[in-house]
Amino acid sequence: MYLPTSAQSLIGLLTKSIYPALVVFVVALASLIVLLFLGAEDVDPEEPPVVRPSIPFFGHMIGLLRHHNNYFTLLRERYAGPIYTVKLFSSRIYIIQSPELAQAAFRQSKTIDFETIKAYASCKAVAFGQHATDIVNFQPPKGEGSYMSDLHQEMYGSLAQGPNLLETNARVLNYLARSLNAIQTTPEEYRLFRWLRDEYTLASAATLYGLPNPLSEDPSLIESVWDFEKDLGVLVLDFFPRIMAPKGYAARTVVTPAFEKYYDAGLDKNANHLVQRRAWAARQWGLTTKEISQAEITIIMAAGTNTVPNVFYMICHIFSQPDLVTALRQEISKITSRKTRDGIETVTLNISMLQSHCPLLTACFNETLRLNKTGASVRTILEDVMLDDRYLLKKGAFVQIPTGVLQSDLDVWGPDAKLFNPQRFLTQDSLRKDVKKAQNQAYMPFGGGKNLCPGRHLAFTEITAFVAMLVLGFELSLSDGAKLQVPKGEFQRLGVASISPDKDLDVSIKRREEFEGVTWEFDTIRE
Ligand code: HEM
Repeated sequence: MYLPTSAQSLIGLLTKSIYPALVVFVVALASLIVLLFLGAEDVDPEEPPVVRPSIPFFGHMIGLLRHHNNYFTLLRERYAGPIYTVKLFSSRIYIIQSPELAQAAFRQSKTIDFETIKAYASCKAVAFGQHATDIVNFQPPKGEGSYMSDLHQEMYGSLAQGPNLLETNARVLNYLARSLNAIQTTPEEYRLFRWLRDEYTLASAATLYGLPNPLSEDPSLIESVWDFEKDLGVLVLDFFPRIMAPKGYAARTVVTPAFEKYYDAGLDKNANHLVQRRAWAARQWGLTTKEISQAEITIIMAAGTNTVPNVFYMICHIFSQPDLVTALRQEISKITSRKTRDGIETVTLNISMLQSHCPLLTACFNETLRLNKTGASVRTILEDVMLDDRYLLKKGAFVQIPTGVLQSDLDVWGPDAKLFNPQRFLTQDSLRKDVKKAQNQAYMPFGGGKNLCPGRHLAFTEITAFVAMLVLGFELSLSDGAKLQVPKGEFQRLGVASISPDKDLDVSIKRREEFEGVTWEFDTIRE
């Protein structure tokens, strides 16, 4: 471009005089950006060390958006220390990689808190309006109750070991036994994950809400519950949910009115203790029927979307190893009895003996959950706190305990950490004391501390009892006759708990000949 000489000299003059100032300005701006985005300047020396992203400024954000939960596994490869800090713009997240520190964080639940996130996420997930949001977020004066504390108490009480849980176990297992009794000696084809998903979701709905319930009346709502779980993370962000999470959004809009109809018809009189007490707590604090109905999708989701992937993988791992099937059949046959009653031959599986008499089956359950690695426990820091008297965690920061990282850590589980080896849970007593302790602390499929999953006993029973019956009484193989290979897990999005397979399996299931014509049942309620 041509410029007159006077203009050129003016630019030259300005450049010369401006240049030093410009350099200072650029450096200052760059530093400001570094400080703003990395915020390294405000990291106290007592806080966990900062792990910087490989791409400056935005690297962690890009990593999280790209890899979701797997990003923590990638960071573990770069930094092996017990805990580190990730700076995301002005926020900080402490990532815990040491089993000991993870348990310490669970113990310090008063300051390393789940309730704040839970309340926020619950309101956003189900699109509560202001009225319900105020009730959920109500912070009582010290010593007084709140909706959330009553809800916590009722849910944990209903699912704790005792008569209410026995009743719930009995209900769910009766429904699941029906699914297995429907299978005949001639082979039938199933899409395994889809079959388990439908049977378990319907069984959970019938157990929780009685019959009829919205899902038994309209089984298309099964798909809605699973769509909701897949979109949960985006729904919680509440950023144009109709566009960003169309399936999850649509799921809410069909499931809520179905539950409103259920409550309006008084059908909740058939519900189990858990659902009745949840509704009781909600009404005590002024939630309306519509608001109670809005929240029900989260309970059906919690009951099914963790259980189904784990039962699927447990079945795949077992049936891909014929020797394991043989060993399990020997073990399980010891807790079954065969009788003829009123001309009907019945095989009964005694569920109260599952844990005590079936160590190999229990080990398969534990190993499945170890490998399936639920997402991560997330907490917020309410006050500056020293974690385990060692690391300063600052108020307002987040803590992530990435279950997958801890449950597959080679240092904790040994060189075969990525393989399915149920024996590891049977031989733990022969390990060095510190190794055994580290494994116990690193194993956290149900989270921990005050928020340890209340459904864990129910999950154990409904998964192991069903698998026990399937293994003992049935043959399962791939429809095309190929050897059963355990499918890879799908990409694990942030917010999704247990991992589903990346593709379904077409299997053929038939009764073993010696069980032709028998009726299967579980020996359930026992006090
Ligand atoms: C294999 C099956 C299951 C797995 C792996 C699992 C895992 C988990 C995990 C990791 C948490 C979060 C704990 C934390 O952040 O520390 C949780 C919470 C929860 N789970 Fe489960 N869960 C399973 C089955 C169930 C079942 C059958 C129910 C029954 C309704 C259930 C109900 C809940 C509820 C209500 C919470 C929230 C607890 C709270 O309010 O703090 N879960 N679960």
